Amino acid sequence: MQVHFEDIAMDYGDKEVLHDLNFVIPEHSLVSILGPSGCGKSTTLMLISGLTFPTKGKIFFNDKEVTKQDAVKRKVGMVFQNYALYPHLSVLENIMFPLKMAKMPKKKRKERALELAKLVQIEDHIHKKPKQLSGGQQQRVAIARALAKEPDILLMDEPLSNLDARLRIEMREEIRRIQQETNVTTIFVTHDQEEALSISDHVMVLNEGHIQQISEPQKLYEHPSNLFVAEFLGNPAINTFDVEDSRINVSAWNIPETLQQQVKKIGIRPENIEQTLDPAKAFYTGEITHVERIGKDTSIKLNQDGLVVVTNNIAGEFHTGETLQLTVDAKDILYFDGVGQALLMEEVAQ
Ligand SMILES: Nc1ncnc2c1ncn2[C@@H]1O[C@H](COP(=O)(O)OP(=O)(O)OP(=O)(O)O)[C@@H](O)[C@H]1O
Repeated sequence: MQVHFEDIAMDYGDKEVLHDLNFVIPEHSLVSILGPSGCGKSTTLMLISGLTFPTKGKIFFNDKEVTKQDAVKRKVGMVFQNYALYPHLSVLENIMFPLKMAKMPKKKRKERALELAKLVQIEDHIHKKPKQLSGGQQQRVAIARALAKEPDILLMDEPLSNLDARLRIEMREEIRRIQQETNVTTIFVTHDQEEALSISDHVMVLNEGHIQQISEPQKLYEHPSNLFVAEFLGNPAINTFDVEDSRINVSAWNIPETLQQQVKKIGIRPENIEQTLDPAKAFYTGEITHVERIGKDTSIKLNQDGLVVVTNNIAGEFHTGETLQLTVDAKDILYFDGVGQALLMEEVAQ
């Protein structure tokens, strides 16, 4: 089922928290809504579910307007961070519960629940109670229950937040697998960029109730449409520079002539910054203040009169106090105007 928002706004009291949202989530896709705390992710999901209604605008499922339609009529399944399983029911009974409410005959609902238990790989635990399961297993049950009534849309609100780091990775791969096997249109809310980038067909970045960008994960990372997206994605964070900063050798950047008037800020990801021995090629010279080694990755932080740069693309033994000259390939530079909008991404990308 395709989901389409047309000029949606949402107020809580006299505060507008979503502003003019326009987007289309294609049928059968997995789309993440990503953004910092309070940006409006859960509210967007609630509007899709029909548990709340917008102040303005229209919502369509395929061509059908559902703006005012009640949640129970929408054929939407939901999975939350806290699993929300019934503690006194077994795994199988939890999965069967929505089918019981829908008055499906007992034999049929058991068959369907067993099928789902298999899909989410919980079939060895169907007689256990939720508290006898790990967090990841409980979330599998919650997903199976949400899928029981064959929803047109599956909504997931931070479903992995309560799991430890390793289990989060395992479960996000599972969510992707289950989504691909069922083909159900899935909308996944997270504030974790790695999670969003790793499992989604498309990512929608929200900030303060405004859509910043909707695109494929790699495009979002490589061609952010503005400084917010550039800075929100990436770890370590992107380095940003003011083109008028006197601590920078701007001539080393070779800013294309067509952009020179408009460019106010430059963004360079840490992995694109290398060492150079040629002063003409160096846009920055700084003293190493910090060398961090995590497994195979080395991240180096430098400082020049308060201008800090981070790079993780320099091989060799380095120590604090040493001076390095840094360079970047022109193709890896991101250009932004005075209000932080990306400039001529397509041309620059070539
Ligand atoms: N029921 C409510 N009444 C009043 N304000 C609300 C209500 N629910 C959310 N808000 C406000 O609306 C804004 C968006 O909230 P929302 O929960 O959608 O954000 P979020 O991106 O999901 O945040 P988080 O990641 O912290 O869950 C926030 O400023 C929040 O304080």
